[in-house]
Amino acid sequence: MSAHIRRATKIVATLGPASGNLSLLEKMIATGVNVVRLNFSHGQAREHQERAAMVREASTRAGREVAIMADLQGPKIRVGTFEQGKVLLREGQDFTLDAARQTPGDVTAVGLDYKELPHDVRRGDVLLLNDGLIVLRVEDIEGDAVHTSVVIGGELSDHKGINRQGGGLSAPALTAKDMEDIRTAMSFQADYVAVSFPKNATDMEMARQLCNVAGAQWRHKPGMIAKIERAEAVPRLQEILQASDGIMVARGDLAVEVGNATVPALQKKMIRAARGMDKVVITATQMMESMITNPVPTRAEVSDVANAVLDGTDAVMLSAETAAGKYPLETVEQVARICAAAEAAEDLEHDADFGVQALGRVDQSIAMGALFTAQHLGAKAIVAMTDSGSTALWMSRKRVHIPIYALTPKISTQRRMAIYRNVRPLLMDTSADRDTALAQAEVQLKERNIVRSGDLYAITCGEPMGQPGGTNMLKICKVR
Ligand SMILES: Nc1ncnc2c1ncn2[C@@H]1O[C@H](COP(=O)(O)OP(=O)(O)OP(=O)(O)O)[C@@H](O)[C@H]1O
Ligand SMILES: CC(=O)C(=O)O
Ligand SMILES: [K+]
Ligand SMILES: [Mg+2]
Repeated sequence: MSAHIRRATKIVATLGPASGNLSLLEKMIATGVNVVRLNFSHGQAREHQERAAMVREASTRAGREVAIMADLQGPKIRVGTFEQGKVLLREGQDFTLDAARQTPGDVTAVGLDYKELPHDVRRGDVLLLNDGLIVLRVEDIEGDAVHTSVVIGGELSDHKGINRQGGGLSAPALTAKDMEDIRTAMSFQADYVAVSFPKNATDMEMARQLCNVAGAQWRHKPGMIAKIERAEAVPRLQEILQASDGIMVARGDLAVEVGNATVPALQKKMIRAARGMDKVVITATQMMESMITNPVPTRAEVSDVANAVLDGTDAVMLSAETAAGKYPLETVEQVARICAAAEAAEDLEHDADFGVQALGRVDQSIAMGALFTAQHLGAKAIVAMTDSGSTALWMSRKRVHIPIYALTPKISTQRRMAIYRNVRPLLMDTSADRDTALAQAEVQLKERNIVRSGDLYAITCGEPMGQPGGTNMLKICKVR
């Protein structure tokens, strides 16, 4: 089973109707899912709460903690409904997007859920609907009505999304629904909140503040993930990264806004930028798309997952493959295998620069020192005793073949670290005494067959023990 394949890259799986039962969820976790995504674009608050409870239960049964990521719907601009649920648009015909329309649409016109659209677009703009499958050109704007001609036709159904080629639609980043969904996500202490369509650092700061306020009664502060999926976010990547704990390369909407040919290079750039700023990065959308209906992936999909791994992503994400597909478990199994094979073939010489980097902080120097020493001595494991998880995060920003074990007394930290590449989070008892803690750590490593008698490992901790912050000690141990 792939559960026993050594794998550093993490797997995010979206839950939905196809992954709704406890026993399947338990198997998915045992097979390799590290993070579960609840997509607030679909379903009711109650369903998400029930799913979250089921995830906690399944991970206990599987004996492995997973993180829960709540993905907000965000301000995706959508058409309203149609009389018949859908219409067929033909190339060359006229079609009107009418913000004032209250009645269901037909083949000539449809309402909008975002009333400002007529002010945001100009004649000549290209609008992409249903993830780019339908293309409209703006011919004229008249009051609340945007008159277009159909460039590429097709079936358009209720609530499909609208993007503008080149980006620039100005809907605010957090909707009233998002604010409500944040409260729901905090009620089950989601470990990560993914913000859809942020355009700058302010959007992320606002989302973080709302999460922290909503989570205050549980003293819970989730990690904030910025989904990079609009054109305006690309030139502001640095400031968005600064304000976030990580980013998602959200290739679905991003491709529609910037053009699909631009996305592969952007993916590489975004992964490099995130790692360089000590942030996490998820690569998402259509990674195993054909497995929604087929039991095996295409060659191109295998390459896509492997290439994301080689680019250095922390995690690869599955959407409809696990939420609504026929083969959720098989998909996870395939992804786990592809990741492991790509990692095993990876040449990491180029990333062994951690000995020469300028570091001003003691804790960061200790983290790099552990990597450097472990690499040179051929250690079996790098072990970080960590309260907040920062030491493990810093270590995991460098690519080494030695696994990092992060021991923490906090379950929230354990879950949060589930997404860090090459980090295996473990729970340990708190101990105020350093030598006791070190001895306990070694017992745990031996019990889990991570190290055996004679093996070397590097371990870091902070003194005084039992207090957050201040990793200042590195010890090289030989297992007795
Ligand atoms: N909780 C759910 N309930 C019902 N269907 C779901 C659920 N989650 C996902 N799905 C189905 O799986 C498909 C793909 O999942 P995914 O999370 O990528 O949705 P999406 O609509 O593309 O997301 P977004 O709105 O964020 O762009 C969805 O279009 C939907 O049909
Ligand atoms: C995941 C997502 O939202 C996207 O790819 O657009
Ligand atoms: K979403
Ligand atoms: Mg999206």
